[in-house]
Amino acid sequence: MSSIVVSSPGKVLLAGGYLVLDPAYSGVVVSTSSRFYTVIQPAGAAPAQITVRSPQFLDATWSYTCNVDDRAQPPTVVVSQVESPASASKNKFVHLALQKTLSLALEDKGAATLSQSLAQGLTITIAGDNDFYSQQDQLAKLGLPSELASLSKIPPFASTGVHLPDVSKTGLGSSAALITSLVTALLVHTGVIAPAALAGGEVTLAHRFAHNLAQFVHCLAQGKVGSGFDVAAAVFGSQLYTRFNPAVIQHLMDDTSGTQPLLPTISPGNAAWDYQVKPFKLPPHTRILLADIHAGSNTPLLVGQVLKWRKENPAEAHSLWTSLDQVNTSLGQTLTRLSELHSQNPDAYLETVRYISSLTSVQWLANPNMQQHHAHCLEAFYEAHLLTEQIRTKMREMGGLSGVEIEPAQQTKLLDESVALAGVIGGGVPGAGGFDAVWLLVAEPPLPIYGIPPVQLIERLWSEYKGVSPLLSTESRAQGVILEDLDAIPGLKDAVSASA
Ligand SMILES: Nc1ncnc2c1ncn2[C@@H]1O[C@H](COP(=O)(O)OP(=O)(O)OP(=O)(O)O)[C@@H](O)[C@H]1O
Ligand SMILES: C[C@@](O)(CCOP(=O)(O)O)CC(=O)O
Repeated sequence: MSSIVVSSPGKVLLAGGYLVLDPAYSGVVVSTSSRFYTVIQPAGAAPAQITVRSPQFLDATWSYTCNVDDRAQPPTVVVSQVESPASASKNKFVHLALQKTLSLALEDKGAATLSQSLAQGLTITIAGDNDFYSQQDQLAKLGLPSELASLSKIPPFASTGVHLPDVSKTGLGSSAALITSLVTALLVHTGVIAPAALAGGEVTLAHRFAHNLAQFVHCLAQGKVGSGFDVAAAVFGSQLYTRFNPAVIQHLMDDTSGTQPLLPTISPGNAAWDYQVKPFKLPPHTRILLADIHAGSNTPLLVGQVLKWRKENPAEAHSLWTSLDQVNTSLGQTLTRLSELHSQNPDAYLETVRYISSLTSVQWLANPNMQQHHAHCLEAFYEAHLLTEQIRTKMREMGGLSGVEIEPAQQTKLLDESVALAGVIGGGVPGAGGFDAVWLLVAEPPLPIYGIPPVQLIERLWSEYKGVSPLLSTESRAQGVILEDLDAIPGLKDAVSASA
């Protein structure tokens, strides 16, 4: 049997941080070209033995046995870690993904089919694109400047040289992308979902199945039910996301013995999953550019403080949440309108992107001789700029009121200077904000353009900041979770054999 390879993208929450925790509000979510890959191969070893390896980390091999008991009523499967060596590290996220996915497969397919799919044992390799982890130490060691070209010189799936808990993450949602690719690959391997359902580029029931399971496993591993936008991005790609009601999985979260059936809850036919995923993508000839700040924030701490303030100041919070939601929603609409303007008149749209790429946003509307079809595009780009600035102002207000550094002063300076460069449409702090990252939306027309490409201007500016480095990620073209071909992903085969 050949390998099963499934990948899932990371995420950036452009707008909707904190609000998206409440089903009354939605978030603008971009999925990234940086992905997590899960490769499942028959181990040719003892039945029901599963070895999971994460070759980018030290001591990151976890061995499990799966005990399928078909005489129990109902039949059960118990995944236990093999404690050898005694010092073996644990990985709660991986262990729960195996346990819950195999339990679901048992309910759906029966004990005989599950045992058959585990008959040769499995070797599972997990690999994340380099962007998920800060590469700044690696660049320093190689004596390379913090630029996109330098990052391209680091081999794919580079070793981090550290243990998993010690890695410096970039906030792209490693655990959500990992869980989504792992549970989906296992659902394919056990026959719960058909591989073809993930290969056609269309959203299918299989996606909803994978989403519901990944969402539940991720919540269980994190010990809490967040908004779930990260898992939704990993499954469906870029979107306007409205959260699900946590009540749908509460009984499973409370089931410490793990005896409750999963299928009735996880099934894609369960209407209690009320999340909404509306189509969204960034406008053509623009790109997202992310900065790794190499410091990091404790998101649960920030969330706890903001929600505490909201609870204690309901009237003030309601008015801030309402006005912030208006600008967040407008940003999603304006970016969507730009894509529509491109469809209506691709030439005029492209000329406009070329034009704005050489000017700063304050200059965009200064030309009195602008033709009308250009003016429509220009106004929409300028509106996107204004909206991102309004969102920043309101997020700083939220931070000031709740005593949380949502857009810390350092990021304000960095963003103000970045947004003032030619060709930069807007920017902000993604998600919960803090010291994780910043994002920019940048004009990126095909060459030739007048002047220096905006991305290069930004790289020059960022190189003056210590600890600030661009990430390679752009928006994922392939949307969400997909079936891959092992040979088509540069470096993945080597990562798999390096771990064998
Ligand atoms: N490459 C990997 N291999 C195996 N497990 C991983 C890997 N990357 C992450 N994990 C799992 O995910 C956990 C980290 O989850 P956590 O929720 O802290 O990160 P996160 O919030 O998703 O990070 P970020 O958004 O910054 O990428 C790790 O403890 C580990 O269990
Ligand atoms: C604050 C919050 O709304 C967003 C957190 O986003 P991020 O992990 O900082 O990208 C929390 C959540 O949605 O679960």
